[in-house]
Amino acid sequence: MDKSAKIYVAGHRGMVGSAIVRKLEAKGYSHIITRRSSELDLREQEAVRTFFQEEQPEYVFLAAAKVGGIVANNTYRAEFLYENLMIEANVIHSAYETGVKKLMFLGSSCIYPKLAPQPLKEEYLLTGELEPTNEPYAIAKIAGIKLCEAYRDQYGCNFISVMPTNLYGYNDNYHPQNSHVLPALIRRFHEAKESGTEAVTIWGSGSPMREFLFADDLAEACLFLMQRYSGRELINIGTGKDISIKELALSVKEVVSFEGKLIFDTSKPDGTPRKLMDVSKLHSLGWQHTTELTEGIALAYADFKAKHVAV
Ligand SMILES: NC(=O)C1=CN([C@@H]2O[C@H](COP(=O)(O)OP(=O)(O)OC[C@H]3O[C@@H](n4cnc5c(N)ncnc54)[C@H](OP(=O)(O)O)[C@@H]3O)[C@@H](O)[C@H]2O)C=CC1
Ligand SMILES: C[C@H]1O[C@H](OP(=O)(O)OP(=O)(O)OC[C@H]2O[C@@H](n3cnc4c(=O)[nH]c(N)nc43)[C@H](O)[C@@H]2O)[C@@H](O)[C@@H](O)C1=O
Repeated sequence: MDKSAKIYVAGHRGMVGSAIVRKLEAKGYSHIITRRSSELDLREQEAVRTFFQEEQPEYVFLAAAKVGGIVANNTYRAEFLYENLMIEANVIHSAYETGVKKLMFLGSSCIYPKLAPQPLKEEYLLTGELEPTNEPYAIAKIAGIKLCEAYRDQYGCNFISVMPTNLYGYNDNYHPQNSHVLPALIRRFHEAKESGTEAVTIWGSGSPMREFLFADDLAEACLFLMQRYSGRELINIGTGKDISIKELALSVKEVVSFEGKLIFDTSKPDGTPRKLMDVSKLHSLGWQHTTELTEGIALAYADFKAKHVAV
């Protein structure tokens, strides 16, 4: 990928897409093309085909998707399946038709079986039943992996798949119900501190284990792999370290300086008990994360305050 290559970042206004654009710009890539969903709805086959034929991108980062936390995944099950299948099928097929040199598809750690051995190795894909709360999303993401493999096998396309662990960072979604746990807790602890509320509610038992990667680190890994990896097999992207949701809540509480108590609402789902990525493949290629969790939470909280808190 040379510095003047034409690179399409799908989903450039999202947390991950915006981090990829920042990283590309910082490294001197000068020909990045983007479209908002209001300009190009990736669910629309003809619109996607026309866009690829007119623009002829050479490289594609596919970071556009219907995304959300455990409750959003479990509530909007049809949308998570339908929209993600349409986006992936349209973009990957058009990339094939227009001869894109290389495409990176972003999946998720939820593609692995709910009770797979830990840490999750890439070869555990399709070896057991999925976590029910996000099965539709996971099935769509597995279809994306299989599209990349199939277009590679049949047509020789250089389409690669990466599986990020749970992410957080700048431009995250802070919706009270639909977001992921880390932004949800930043917002809830902040609002409780501001309003003088005595306790903050954490969904579930607090015992599930999760791994968290700062989105700017993920973006760096994506560029690294785009430049150096062209294999058929998927690659996990994570830190290789996890913590319980209770421990995460205590870390967010400390960063936000909330003094009150925690309450666990066990009527809310826990989801998968643990999903720690095996990152040995990524490490052996020469990439490791740099932002540790406490530092990353502080950066995300500063971004949240700058963008979401009324002035
Ligand atoms: N967040 C996380 O914890 C994780 C995310 N991932 C993956 O990373 C990728 C990016 O996620 P993230 O940045 O968090 O998500 P965001 O919700 O922040 O961003 C998603 C982007 O997708 C775009 N998009 C959604 N639907 C359409 C559509 N129909 N047409 C065109 N664009 C569309 C949106 O564009 P617009 O703003 O213009 O509407 C939005 O900017 C996804 O593939 C996700 O599955 C993987 C693991 C964990
Ligand atoms: C990235 C990943 O994201 C989703 O899976 P998940 O890992 O379960 O993600 P989550 O961040 O929503 O929850 C993590 C844990 O945290 C607990 N939890 C506590 N309190 C809040 C809370 O306030 N909000 C949320 N969302 N969770 C909370 C929650 O009960 C759960 O035990 C997938 O659907 C799928 O889309 C996917 O790939």
